[in-house]
Amino acid sequence: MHKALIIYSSLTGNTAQIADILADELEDRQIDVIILDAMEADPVDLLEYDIICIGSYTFGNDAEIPDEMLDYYEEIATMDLSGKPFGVFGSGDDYYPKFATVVDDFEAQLIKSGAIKVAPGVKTNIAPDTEEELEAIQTLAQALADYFK
Ligand SMILES: Cc1cc2nc3c(=O)[nH]c(=O)nc-3n(C[C@H](O)[C@H](O)[C@H](O)COP(=O)(O)O)c2cc1C
Repeated sequence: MHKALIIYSSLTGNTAQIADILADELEDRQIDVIILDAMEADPVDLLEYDIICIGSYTFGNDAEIPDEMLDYYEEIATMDLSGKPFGVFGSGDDYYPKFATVVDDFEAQLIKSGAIKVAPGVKTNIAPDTEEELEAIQTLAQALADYFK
């Protein structure tokens, strides 16, 4: 069985909900999933897994990387994660001009690490509750599972 690590940060629970749904969708596709709050994990943990998923909300004065994600943001780009498919996700609020842009920031860092983009990053407007948002999570899970077929 392939193993996925989902690391996420969430202040008010919305990104955590995406992480939980993604974990269920991956498990439905016979992937072993470990899901950790960013503060319980360390960037080097990513090396131990076949599939890497990173989730973060977008916050601050200018859509900054949250403090608890800074180590991941900086270190991922210097790590060798080549050959590992990745998924990125996060909650934002489309009231803000930079909607959930931390998802794009992590995608760029993962690409620098050699990890492989298999599906678009998932951005939800607050909670993951529209049909489109839930489908995007399923599409990501399917692409991650298909990578090893
Ligand atoms: C002060 C403040 C700044 C925020 N800035 C942004 C932003 O720049 N872009 C965005 O998409 N959402 C922004 N948000 C909205 C949060 O990303 C949104 O509430 C999200 O659901 C939080 O995710 P979480 O529940 O996982 O913590 C901001 C919220 C607050 C309170």
